[in-house]
Amino acid sequence: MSAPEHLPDIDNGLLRFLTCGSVDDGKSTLIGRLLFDSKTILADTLNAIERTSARRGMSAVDLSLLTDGLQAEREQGITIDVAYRYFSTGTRKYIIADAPGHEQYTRNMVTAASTANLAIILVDARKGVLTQTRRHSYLASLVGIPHLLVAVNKMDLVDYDQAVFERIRADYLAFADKLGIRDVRFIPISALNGDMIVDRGSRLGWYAGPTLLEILEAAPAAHTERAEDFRFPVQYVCRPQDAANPELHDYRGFMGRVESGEIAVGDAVSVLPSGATSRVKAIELGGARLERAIHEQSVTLLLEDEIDISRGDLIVKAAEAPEPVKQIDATLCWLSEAPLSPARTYLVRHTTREVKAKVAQIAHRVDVNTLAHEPAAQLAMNDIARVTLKLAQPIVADAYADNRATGAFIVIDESTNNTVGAGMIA
Ligand SMILES: Nc1nc2c(ncn2[C@@H]2O[C@H](COP(=O)(O)OP(=O)(O)OP(=O)(O)O)[C@@H](O)[C@H]2O)c(=O)[nH]1
Repeated sequence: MSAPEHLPDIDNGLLRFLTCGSVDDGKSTLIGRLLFDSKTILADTLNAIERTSARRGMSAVDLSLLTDGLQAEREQGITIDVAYRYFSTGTRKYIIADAPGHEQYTRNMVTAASTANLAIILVDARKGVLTQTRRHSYLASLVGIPHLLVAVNKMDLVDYDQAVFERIRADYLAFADKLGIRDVRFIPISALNGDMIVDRGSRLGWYAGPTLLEILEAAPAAHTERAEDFRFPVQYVCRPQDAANPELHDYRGFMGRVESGEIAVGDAVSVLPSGATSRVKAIELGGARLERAIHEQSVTLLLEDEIDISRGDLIVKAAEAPEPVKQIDATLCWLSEAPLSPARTYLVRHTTREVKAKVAQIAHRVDVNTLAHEPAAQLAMNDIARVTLKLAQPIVADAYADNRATGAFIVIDESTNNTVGAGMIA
C-alpha cells in the first residue's frame, strides 16, 4: 500500500469505494482479504500481523488486524471521522474509506460517501437484509454513489447455499426498486475463506459472475465529471511577516482546496459573502506557479486587487456566484445519541465556515424500511429527516445535487464539540 498525497479524481484509473454494513458483517475481514490475496500488502505489514496472530495463538493470519491500526489510533484519542487506505493493483488505484466501530457507520457513510464511486454493502448471509442495510442503501442513494455492490458474506455459514443468496437478492431488489437504485450488483462471498474475493474458491461453483476484485477492477471510475462551477473555500490567508524581504510585503495568498470546477490565471472572481470582485493574478502550488488549478488541488490563489478576505469566505468565478442564504432546507442524518431538539442552538459547519443554527422545522422523518414520511417532533440517532434550518449568519451554498462539497454540511454540538448530524442541502 502506498499513500500518495494528491490523487486527483480525474484519474480514470482510480476507484474510490467504501464498505458498509452492520457490526460484525465482516468489513475488516473483507478489506484484509482483498489486500492479502491481491498481494498489495507490504511484506513488513504482513510479517507484523503474522507475528501478532501467532502471539494470539491463532493458526491462520487474522486479516482484521490489517485494519485494526485505525482502532488503535482512535483509542489514542485521535479523532478520525474517516481514514483512507490506498492500494493499487496492476490495473488501477483504489482508495477505501474506512471507519471502524458501529457508531461510526452512518457518519462514515455521509462523510466518505460524498466522493465514493462505489459502495460495497455487506450482508451477513445468516441475517439477510436488515434495517441497517436499508439505511445505508438509502444514504448511498441520497449522497449519490453511482454504483452499489451487495456482497452476501459468510456464505460458508449457510453451506454456500444458492437459495439463501437468491432470497437475499430478491429482498434487496424489492427495496432498491422503491429507491430507484438502478446500478446494483450482487455477489456471494466468504471473506474469511477468501471465496469470490480475489480467487473464486471451489465452493461457489453455481455463481458464474465475476469475483469481487474483478467487479472493482472493471467499475466505471469517478463520477461523470460534469462541468462544475468553481468553488474555493478559503482555509487560510497567508501574509508573510518578513520585513527584511520587501518582495513579500504585499504578498497575500488565499490557501484552500478547489472543491469543484477549475480556475485559471486572469479569470474574474467574486469573493462571497462580501461580493467583492477581482482577477486571479497567480496560482501557486508548493512553490511552483500554475496556469490553472483543477478539482481537488490544494493551492494558493493571489488576486490582482487588495480585498478583505478571511477564512470561511468562498471564492467563485464572477459569473457563477450563488446567493448567500440564511435559511436552508436539507436532508439531515442525525448521528448523536442525544436527540435533535428544535429548542437548541447548534453549530453548522459548511465548507470552512461555521455558523450558529436552529432547526425551524422538521418537515418529516423517513422510515428507512418503508421509505414512508412520518411526522416528528425531534430526531433520534440514525434518523433521516427533511428539515429547515435558520442560520445566524449567511452561508454561500449550492444544492447537494449540484455540488457535493458546497451542498453538504455537518452539525456540531457546541457543548461537546461532537459532530451530531450531517446534512445535504435541498
Ligand atoms: N464464518 C465466517 N466468519 C466471518 C466471515 N467474514 C468475517 N467473519 C467473522 O466475523 C467477525 C466480524 O468480522 P469483522 O471483519 O471484524 O467485521 P466488521 O464488520 O469489520 O466489524 P466491526 O468493524 O467491528 O463493525 C469476525 O469474527 C470474523 O472472523 C466469513 O466470511 N465467514
